[in-house]
Amino acid sequence: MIDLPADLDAALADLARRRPVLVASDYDGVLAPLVGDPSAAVLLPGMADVLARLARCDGVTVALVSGRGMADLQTVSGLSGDYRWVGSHGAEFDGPLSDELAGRRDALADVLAPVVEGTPGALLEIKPASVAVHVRKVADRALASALLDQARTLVDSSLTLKPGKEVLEVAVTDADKGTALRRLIAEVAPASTIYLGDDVTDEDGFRALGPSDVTVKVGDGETDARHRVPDPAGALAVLERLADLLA
Ligand SMILES: O=P(O)(O)OC[C@H]1O[C@H](O[C@H]2O[C@H](CO)[C@@H](O)[C@H](O)[C@H]2O)[C@H](O)[C@@H](O)[C@@H]1O
Repeated sequence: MIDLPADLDAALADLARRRPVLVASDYDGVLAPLVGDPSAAVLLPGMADVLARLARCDGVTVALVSGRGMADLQTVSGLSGDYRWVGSHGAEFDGPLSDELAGRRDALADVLAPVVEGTPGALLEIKPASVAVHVRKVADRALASALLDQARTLVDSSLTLKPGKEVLEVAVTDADKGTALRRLIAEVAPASTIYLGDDVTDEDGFRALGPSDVTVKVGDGETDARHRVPDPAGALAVLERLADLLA
């Protein structure tokens, strides 16, 4: 059992006293450890159980807020049940995106595919509202960096660039996790909210929350979150503590 910092433990206890509670979390790097193959990023053992426990608590809504497409998120996580699903950094809130956006995304993929194919180990991920250039498995780090630079110069400046961990995503919408969380909060009307995230795109989510909410950065890096745990095992400890407090 991981001991949480005292200030984080106190913040969780305070949060649990104020229902309704919105428990929102990013997926990759928080609920699922980062791996080389995006389609192999499965939940940390224990995560499915704790998310189900939280979702069963009175006055608790659990939301999964991911950069992944919603259908991909549901498949890779293996989760089903009473969760709110937000995919594509918030662009997929109520269901699939329009065909017009898919056409723009396909045109973008056509531009990026040749340079990605020319870089050994690189991967082009086609998502509902974006295309992601992955370089985690590019052994030559100079080549990885050059590919990301080249991708930036190739794409239309009206598109939204979302740099992340060993990835550059180019999106055909300007959705972000901050807007997505504000929309969730407007719908769920929680008295308190917690958000856990690990990457640059989660900073919009942290900044969207108020001073009495709880924000938890998972891993290293600059952050506007008020609390930090080192890894997904730390995120699991946070969620388990919260589930105990809310049960
Ligand atoms: O918002 P998230 O749920 O954290 O999704 C962000 C991106 O996650 C995935 O990429 C990241 O995880 C991969 C699997 O561990 C890893 O190989 C990659 O380097 C990471 O950047 C996913 O593939 C992207 O579509 C998401 O946008």
